[in-house]
Amino acid sequence: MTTRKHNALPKARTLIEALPWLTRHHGKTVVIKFGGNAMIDDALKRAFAQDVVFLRHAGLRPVVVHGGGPQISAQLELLGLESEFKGGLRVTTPEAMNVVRMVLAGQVQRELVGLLNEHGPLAVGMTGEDARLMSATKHYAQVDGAPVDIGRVGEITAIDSGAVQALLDDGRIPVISSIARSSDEEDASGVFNVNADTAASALAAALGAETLMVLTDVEGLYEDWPHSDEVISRLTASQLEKLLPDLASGMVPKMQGCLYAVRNGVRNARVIDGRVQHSILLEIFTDEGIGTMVVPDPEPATAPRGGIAHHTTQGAA
Ligand SMILES: Nc1ncnc2c1ncn2[C@@H]1O[C@H](COP(=O)(O)OP(=O)(O)O)[C@@H](O)[C@H]1O
Ligand SMILES: CC(=O)N[C@@H](CCC(=O)OP(=O)(O)O)C(=O)O
Repeated sequence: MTTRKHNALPKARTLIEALPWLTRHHGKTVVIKFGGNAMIDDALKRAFAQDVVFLRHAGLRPVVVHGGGPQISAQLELLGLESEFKGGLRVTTPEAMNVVRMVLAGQVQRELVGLLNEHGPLAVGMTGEDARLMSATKHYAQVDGAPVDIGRVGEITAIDSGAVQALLDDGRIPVISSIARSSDEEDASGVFNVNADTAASALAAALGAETLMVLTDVEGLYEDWPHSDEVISRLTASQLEKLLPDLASGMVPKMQGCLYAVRNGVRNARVIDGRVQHSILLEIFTDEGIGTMVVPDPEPATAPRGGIAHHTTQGAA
C-alpha cells in the first residue's frame, strides 16, 4: 500500500491567482527583450525559455528580441578590437558590423532558439533583414547636443511585421536579432546595427502588442541611480519624459523605447530583473508584479492624482 500526504493548497492558490491574468492576456502579443546582461548563466537562460514557452501554451503570442552587447564586446576583444560607446550606442566600424552580425545572429540567437526548441518545434530565428522586417538609415549619436558619426548604427525607418505575424498565427515563437537592412538606395546591400531595446520597442508598436517587457540586470528603473535603492514601480509616459534627460548609459535606449512603445499603442512597457529566475511569469501572472511599469498618459477625465509610485528594494549601489 502507498500513502500520500496532500499539501496541494498553496500550489492550487498560485494557479488560481493566475486565472484573472490568464483571462486578461489570452491572445495578446507580448514582445520580450532579453538583454545580453541578463543572460548571466545557463540556468537563467533555461528558465527564460521555459517562461516564454509557458506564455505560448497559456495562449499568449510571445515574440523574443534579444540583445548581446557583452557577448559582442567579448568577441571584439578576442579579435583585438576595442568597444567604444557614444550616447549608449556602439561605435560600429564596417569590421565591427561583421562581428555584431555574427555574434547576434550566429551565436546568441541560435542558442536561444535551441533552448526554446527543447520544448517542441516552436522557435524560429530571424534577423531584421529577413522578409524586410526592419529597414534603417544611418543614425548619428547626439553628444553634447551635436550629431556624431558612429558608423554603421541604424535608425529604423520601417517595419514590415508580416512574417512575424504569420509565424505567430502558426503558433511559432519568433526570435529576432536587431540587425536591419539599409533603406538607402545608394547603400542597397548595406546592413545596420540597431540597439536591441530600440528594435524591440519599434516591433512592439508595429505589432500592436499589449506589452513590451525588457529583461535586464537591474531591478527596474532606479529613481536616483546609482545612489538610491528606490525602484520606480509605475510611471506615466509624461512622467518618464521628464526623467529621460537625467538617465545614463544602457537605461537611455531602454526607457526611450518604453516611451515610444506606450505612445504608439502598446498598453504597457515594463523593465524587469532578468537575474530573477522566472521573472516573466511573476510579472505577468501574479498580483505583485516586479520592476518598473510605464503606462500611457491617462485620458484627462480619468487622470489620477498623485505622483510616481515607488517600491524600495535591496541591492542598488
Ligand atoms: N536609473 C537607472 N536605473 C537602473 N539602471 C540604470 C539607470 N541608469 C543607468 N543604469 C544602467 O543601465 C544598465 C542596463 O542597461 P544595459 O547595460 O544596456 O543592459 P542590457 O544588456 O540588459 O540591455 C544597468 O545595469 C545600470 O548600470
Ligand atoms: C547600436 C548598438 O549599440 N547595438 C547593440 C546591439 C546589441 C544590444 O543592444 O544588446 P544589449 O541589449 O545586450 O545591450 C550593440 O552593438 O551592443
